[in-house]
Amino acid sequence: MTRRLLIAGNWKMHGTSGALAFFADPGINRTYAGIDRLICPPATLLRAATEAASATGVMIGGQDCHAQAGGAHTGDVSAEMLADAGASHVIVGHSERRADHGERDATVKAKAEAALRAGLTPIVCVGESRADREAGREFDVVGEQLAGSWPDGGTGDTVVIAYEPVWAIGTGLTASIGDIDAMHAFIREARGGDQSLRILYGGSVKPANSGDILGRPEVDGALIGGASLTAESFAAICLAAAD
Ligand SMILES: O=C[C@H](O)COP(=O)(O)O
Repeated sequence: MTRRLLIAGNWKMHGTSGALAFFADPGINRTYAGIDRLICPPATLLRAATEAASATGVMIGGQDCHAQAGGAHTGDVSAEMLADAGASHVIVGHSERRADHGERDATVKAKAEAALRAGLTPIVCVGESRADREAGREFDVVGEQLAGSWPDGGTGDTVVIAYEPVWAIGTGLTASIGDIDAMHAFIREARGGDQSLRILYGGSVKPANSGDILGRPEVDGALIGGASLTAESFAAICLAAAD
């Protein structure tokens, strides 16, 4: 099996229509050997981003979805709606949603199952807090999140895991290479050693550190926040990771 890395950008709550200039940049309009690319813009930009990205090879994803296909859920977006707008993936269980919206593992699991039903690939986020790590509970916490959030019927070919230590998100701090190796190996083992499962690392990935992180055999890509907002830094990360 040839391993292809997934370099995914999560724009979070950043970007209005001017942000679509990202897809006209020369660094985005080229291929990178061994790399699949994904951008998850705000929901307001999804369809326009799908169109703007159509000639670039960059896939488009959502940042969250509701567990149900439709209904009286003001402000929410279903996985079917994301798929209809051109999305191929959706992030579920990001720590910012777990923190800001009180999402628990059962909800994340239901969202991931909704994504699968809609034909989307869920990117299921797991990761420990600083307090968890300082208490030596990181494997317990991530193991519990993984078991509780994994969708029924999901396989290594249809689900992506993103390991994002909460204390590394947007802080400029990254987990050490040894800690990343250990947690990714732990996650893979928990999934029965499935080599088809992509396990992304997220948390202050930048052009300067991406070569080291993405060169690790257990790291199958990255989920990138701040450094995905400009075409230059996103392209630099893709270049650092390319074969
Ligand atoms: O979804 C992306 C992660 O939260 C990482 O964000 P960051 O690269 O800004 O630390």
